[in-house]
Amino acid sequence: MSSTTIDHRPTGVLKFGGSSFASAAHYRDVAAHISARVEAGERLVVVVSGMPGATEGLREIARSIDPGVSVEALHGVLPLADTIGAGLLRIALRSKGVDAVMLHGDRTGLRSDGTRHKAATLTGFDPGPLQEAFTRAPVVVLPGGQADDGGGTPAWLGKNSSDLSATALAGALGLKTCEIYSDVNGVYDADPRLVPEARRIPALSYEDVVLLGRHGAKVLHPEAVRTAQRHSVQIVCRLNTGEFEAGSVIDGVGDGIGVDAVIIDARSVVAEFGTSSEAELALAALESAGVSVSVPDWPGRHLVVVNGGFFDVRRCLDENGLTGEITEERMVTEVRSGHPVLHVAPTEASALDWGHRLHADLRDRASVPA
Ligand SMILES: Nc1ncnc2c1ncn2[C@@H]1O[C@H](COP(=O)(O)OP(=O)(O)O)[C@@H](O)[C@H]1O
Ligand SMILES: N[C@@H](CC(=O)OP(=O)(O)O)C(=O)O
Repeated sequence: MSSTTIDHRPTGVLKFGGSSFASAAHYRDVAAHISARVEAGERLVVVVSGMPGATEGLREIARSIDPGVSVEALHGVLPLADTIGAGLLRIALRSKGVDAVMLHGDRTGLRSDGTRHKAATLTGFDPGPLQEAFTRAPVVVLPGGQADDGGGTPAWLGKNSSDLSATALAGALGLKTCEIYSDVNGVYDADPRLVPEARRIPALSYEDVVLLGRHGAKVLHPEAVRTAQRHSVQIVCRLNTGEFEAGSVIDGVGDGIGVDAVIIDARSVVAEFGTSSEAELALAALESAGVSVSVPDWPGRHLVVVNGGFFDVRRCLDENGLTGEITEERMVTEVRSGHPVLHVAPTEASALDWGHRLHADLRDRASVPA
């Protein structure tokens, strides 16, 4: 995608994750923050996710109607959560007296290849819709995670892809930063919901954050980070409430240094195969489905792990004629100076214990002077 200058040039791209919209009060707080920025003279693109659990709620309903529902059919349903979210934020903005235009998923200017058997891939950007919208209002709200499929219908960019919409738009608009708002003000050295002792990492490289995401840290969408990297867009993580304080910053500055962190991937799916050749076939099938996969080294076992969850591994294996067994195991990844060390814990509970121990070790190492 090339950078594009448009009239009434936007001054910022702000993405609010689903955790920003847990209640009506949250919508009002976010609208107040945007209102203050507009009063200060800014013109903002606001990328919106659905309310917490909304996307997964839709998936559950679809599955209760048809347990074998196809990914293609889900493309028509899951993005609606974010579309509703954008509409609700626009209502909150209007109630604060802020003029805002809403663009639907096929009118954001983001173009995709229209793939529907897995997440669609972004292919380009048309500045027209945003350009026109900014002639009418200083704020444009749009749903994350979707792009025109080439035929005037939104295609889904996959789970957690609102981040991707935001960094892609910031890059295409030639902005230097992209603000990502969530219930944590940054990237921590472990999930702070699971490890209360986790510490925020003030500055990270794109490589660090891609690595964390690929091993199951649900913090930023890896392709969103790659897209920011391609456009040299700095990602600024901000809290989605209170003073909306800024936290971690992600850019190319720290490349090559490498973080220390622990990832407890409670949603990981560990599949075991009878032979190494079957495991290799599974790896290829899962990779072509577009999910993050890792291969732990365990002598005598043939394991393939899908990180991050939200993917029907059994179905993918069945469709490819593979008979692997899905185990109860979970993945814990220790990242040391940017290098992942993979551990497979017997259960989710033991993964949590193991993750806490690894994080305590990490803290001990950090407190010992070099
Ligand atoms: N290393 C990490 N640093 C920060 N947050 C993390 C990390 N790993 C996992 N998370 C989780 O990511 C959550 C934010 O992502 P998410 O729930 O998708 O929020 P949003 O809906 O705002 O996008 C945090 O609440 C936290 O539990
Ligand atoms: N509908 C998307 C939106 C998204 O990216 O969510 P969040 O920004 O809350 O992670 C999803 O749940 O996949």
